[in-house]
Amino acid sequence: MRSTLLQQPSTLKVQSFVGQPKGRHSLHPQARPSRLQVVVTELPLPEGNLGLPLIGETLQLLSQGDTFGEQRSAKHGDMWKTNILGSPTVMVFGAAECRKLLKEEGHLVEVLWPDVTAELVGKESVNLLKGEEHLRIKRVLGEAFSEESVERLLVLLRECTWDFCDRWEELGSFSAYDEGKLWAWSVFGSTVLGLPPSIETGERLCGLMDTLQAGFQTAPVKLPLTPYQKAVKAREAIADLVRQQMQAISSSKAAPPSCLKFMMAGQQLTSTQIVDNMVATAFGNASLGPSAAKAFQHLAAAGTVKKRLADRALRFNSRGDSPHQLDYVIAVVREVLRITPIVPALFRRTLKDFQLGGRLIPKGWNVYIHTGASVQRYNRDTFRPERWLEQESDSSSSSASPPARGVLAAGSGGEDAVSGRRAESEEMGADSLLTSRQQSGCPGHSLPFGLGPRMCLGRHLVEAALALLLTKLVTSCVWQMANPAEEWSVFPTVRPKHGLVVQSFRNTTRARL
Ligand code: HEM
Repeated sequence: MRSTLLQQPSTLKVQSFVGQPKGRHSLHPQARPSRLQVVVTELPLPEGNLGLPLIGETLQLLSQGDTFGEQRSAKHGDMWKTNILGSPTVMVFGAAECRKLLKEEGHLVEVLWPDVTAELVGKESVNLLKGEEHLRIKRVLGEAFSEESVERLLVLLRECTWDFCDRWEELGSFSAYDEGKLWAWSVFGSTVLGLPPSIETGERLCGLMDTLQAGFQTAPVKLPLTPYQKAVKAREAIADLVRQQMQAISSSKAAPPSCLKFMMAGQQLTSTQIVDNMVATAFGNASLGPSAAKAFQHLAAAGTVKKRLADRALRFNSRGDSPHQLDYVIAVVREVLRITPIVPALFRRTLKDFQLGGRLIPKGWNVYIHTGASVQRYNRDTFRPERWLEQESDSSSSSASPPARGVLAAGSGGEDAVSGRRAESEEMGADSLLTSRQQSGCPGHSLPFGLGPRMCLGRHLVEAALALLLTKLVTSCVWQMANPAEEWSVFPTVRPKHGLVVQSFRNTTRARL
């Protein structure tokens, strides 16, 4: 199979039929086609190189790291082919092409996960499900993670964030990357699993998830003390924690609100489905911590953004302005998610031969859909939240949805939850957060949560958590960053090169209102 794919010629012939035979007995002579019209189109494969037989360009990828994609994009543009990690692969960067592929999940492409996913996440996790069953389970999960559900978790979210600001003051100096991760796991423990908010919970989940994720980067050898065996054990420990929480929720009506509790209330999932999908959400949550680190970095680097954000948030608190005043908070959240996306590419396998951007994409190839700024733009991008407001005003006369604000409004300094609802026409698989005009028009197009049937389940939780963190950091904390211009690596994972050190952190408002 692999060698057949490697032998693909540089162009393939695709037959498309123009016009159909109308049948023998047509009375009108002109309506009777004398022959089947067959147009044979020769489409070229994307530019690029499949490299050596079998290993392709894998060695170059490993040795060149971040510059592997950079060089090829400079040479071949927004779409090119390569052969890495045992498969011929097409790298796609263009906005329209990325969107098309994500929307055509199940038709042109399908999600691609390594075999170990069944053991490390769960056979019944939404990641592995396909077609109708995927949509059914995703809908059920979607209710537990909806914007309304997240609004019920705001008090917990705020509690976690305030605890961490106290902790950061005690530490004084810390790595925003490491602490962002702990904060994200503490948020996950309390809002998703219903555990008491605590830094210890964050530390425990963070350790388990680091061990579990390492299982994806190692040979699946289940011998004592191998990284894979440790990953399997970490997965079991998380599953046990979920089961304990399920037990606690079923035996106490007073259990605090959590996504797990909302999910159980629906009574539509078996215990295995719940456990597997809680592990799946833990995998998703791994992107929240690094996003928090980006929030620190870009606030530190862009003093005007920090000031404007603080001004908006404080004005809202003191005067009770309309939630529209918070558009700037939303714009900053979107910009944090846009820049240096933590999930830089989504992986798919093609289900058939098809045409994309005038090129033939053959069946059975892997496709990396680069949903964020393309790799060569990392570290050279500009953090400018205003771009979202320009998009807003550009589209204000159109039927574009108003910005997300219900959950975010409540994040302004953590005061009253404002129950403004986002008038989103969001269905499973439809665009959320941004109107299509915003998405296509945003310079350096941004799909931080993906698109289509596989779109991120945790997006409302992420928006709310980041909005709370951002507003707390600018309204009642004083701090600076050792090197706000620190660069991020992209390969093998997206992370800051030196951990993003925050210095002299002070929490000036310790009162909890
Ligand atoms: C900043 C944080 C996050 C980012 C950037 C992010 C990004 C994404 C993206 C791009 C996808 C689409 C994957 C694909 O199409 O193959 C996705 C899927 C998913 N995310 Fe997130 N995510 C984040 C946080 C979360 C959180 C907090 C949760 C849950 C609590 C979560 C749960 C999921 C799940 C379960 C899926 C799989 C959906 C499916 O296959 O249908 N994510 N996420």
